[in-house]
Amino acid sequence: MKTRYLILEDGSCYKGYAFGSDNYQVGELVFNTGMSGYQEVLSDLSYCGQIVMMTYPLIGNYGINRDDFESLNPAVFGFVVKEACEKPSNFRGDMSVDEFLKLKHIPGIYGVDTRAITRKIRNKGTMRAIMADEGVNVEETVSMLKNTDFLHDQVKRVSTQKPFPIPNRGKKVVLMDFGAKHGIIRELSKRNCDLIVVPYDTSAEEIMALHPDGVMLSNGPGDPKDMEGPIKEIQKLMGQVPIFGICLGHQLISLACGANTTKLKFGHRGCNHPVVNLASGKVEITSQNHGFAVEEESLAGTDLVLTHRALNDKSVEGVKHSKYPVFSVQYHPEASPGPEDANYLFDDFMKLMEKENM
Ligand SMILES: NC(=O)CC[C@H](N)C(=O)O
Repeated sequence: MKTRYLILEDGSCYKGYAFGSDNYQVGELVFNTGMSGYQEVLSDLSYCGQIVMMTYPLIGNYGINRDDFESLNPAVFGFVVKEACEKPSNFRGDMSVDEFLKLKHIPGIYGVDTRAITRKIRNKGTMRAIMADEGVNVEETVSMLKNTDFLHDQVKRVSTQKPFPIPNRGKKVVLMDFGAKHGIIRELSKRNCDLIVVPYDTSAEEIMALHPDGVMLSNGPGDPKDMEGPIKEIQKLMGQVPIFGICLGHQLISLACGANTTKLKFGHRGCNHPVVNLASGKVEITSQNHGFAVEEESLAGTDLVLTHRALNDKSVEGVKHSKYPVFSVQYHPEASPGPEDANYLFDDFMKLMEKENM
């Protein structure tokens, strides 16, 4: 067992053990409360630039399999767990989390008190952090962390470089890829959508030249305000074609309509976040992963109407446009991982495309 440290910008240093690679990078330390679904979390590209800490104490017991990836090349900067299972047991399991992290050059640390660190983040907010080997100069590392900015412009690292089709016989949907989860593609393909996945910086003209029935704006990493170019293109698309946005896509629609986004103290990351649908009054248990949110007060004076609200902190979870066929949610109707209560939103998108293209 090799000792490894996790150092936070507030000066705290936690001693644990090494697993995964030793490709240490400064990242924003965030926590995820999912009790399972670590493979989907590790491969969710929205975590680019972040070190993810799981609050559930045992991680890795069912290994890593070939079916549950949300991307082919994970972009997470590190993985922190209490106990890492060395010998997974599952009929689908191909390798252990340790082997997977090594393969993908992601550093991991286990044996630290993840619940104590989570309480610290809940009190003080998310922080920059880095892992290090024995003998590290903690003081120097802490001042380096304090002088390092949070990462920006992660989307260009994770978006596809070139457009590519995922053919089918149904509605033609252009998916703007800001770091799209495979779950979004799965849900649209399941509904026979003829998909064209395009890079994040594709222009509205290029998108309309593909004659889409609808445009899907994906999830993605980082601060939505980094995305000035795509926001302008979304403004041009609105009114021309039905649009559905998820997570970063929702934040971009909101910014495009003149609303504002702010950084949350410690974000929402997990599989059991209750959200109320304000039209039906029903509560959905949702999968979430976001560190920014749309400011409710900033919706006043825009064409956006609040449709969903988080029950834990009352933050904005969904909006729709009052004039155009445009709607979006902050959470993940594609689940993966998590409950599928909100899966109906993909059916709503299909109905919207049906109605608009009659
Ligand atoms: N999953 C996402 O799309 C995350 C959106 C954005 N990067 C945030 O953290 O709020």
